Amino acid sequence: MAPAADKKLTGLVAATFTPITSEGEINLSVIGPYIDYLKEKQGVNKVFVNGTTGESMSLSVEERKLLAEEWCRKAKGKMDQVIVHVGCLSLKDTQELAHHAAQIEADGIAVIAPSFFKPSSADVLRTFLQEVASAAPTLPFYYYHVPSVTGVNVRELIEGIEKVIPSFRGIKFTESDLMDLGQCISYSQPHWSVLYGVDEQLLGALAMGAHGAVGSTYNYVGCHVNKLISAFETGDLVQARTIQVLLISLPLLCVLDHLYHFAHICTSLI
Ligand SMILES: CC(=O)N[C@@H]([C@@H](O)[C@H](O)[C@H](O)CO)[C@@H](O)CC(=O)C(=O)O
Repeated sequence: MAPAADKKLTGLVAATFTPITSEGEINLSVIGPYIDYLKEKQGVNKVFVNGTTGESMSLSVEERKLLAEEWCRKAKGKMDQVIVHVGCLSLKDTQELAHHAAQIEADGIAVIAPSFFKPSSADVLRTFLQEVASAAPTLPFYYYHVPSVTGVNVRELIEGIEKVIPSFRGIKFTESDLMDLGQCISYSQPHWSVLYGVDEQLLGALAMGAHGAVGSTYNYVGCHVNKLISAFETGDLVQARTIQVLLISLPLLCVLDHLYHFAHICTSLI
């Protein structure tokens, strides 16, 4: 069965943080204002929920469901796409989250490879991903490639992958090897998206043909990175490079400024 909501994923996607109260509980009340902030202040209208930035591996399945539900509910009519990362160490938990993402009408799911007992080969990983995708066959499926943690060759993995995962729609590529990225892009099909995940080298990835980017910094410097992308698209490489270099050298300042902003939203809502 082909994915129902088949809209190519491009541009900037913010990998969202998970708001937590001082008591250690997830703070769902912040998500509505968080969405408004991303849209209005950062010009970002796509999110990647429960990923690395969202510290999903440290959350329970129930907490992840509640977060995904709230993001999907509050994003309706405001965000273009909500992608829910469902990867866990357990296949059954991953399938449960994938099925849940379909029930709450997420726009897609992403799955990282298990990282403690790592898959021994691309074939083993492909089978794992296939079993996850079969729990949500109508949702666009993205493989979350982070080889430093999971250790599988992505080029080998995606060879013929649509034969076993018809809903396969691309890769979130978190790795600084631009040669590997270029090979994935040149193999990728026109309806796939290859989204880059090392924010500090986005310009290099765009030059290699990346269709967009998923990252933590787009929560607080998305407006600047949108300018970088526009400059790249209009061929103004000097401007694109200036912004990229600035973003590499100034992250701490931005983080501090915006953490203050998030803290302010959180405290005003508790
Ligand atoms: C390892 C890691 O967390 N990488 C980030 C980057 O956005 C990263 O925070 C950024 O490049 C700053 O170093 C993203 O690729 C992760 C991500 O998109 C996610 O939260 O799933």
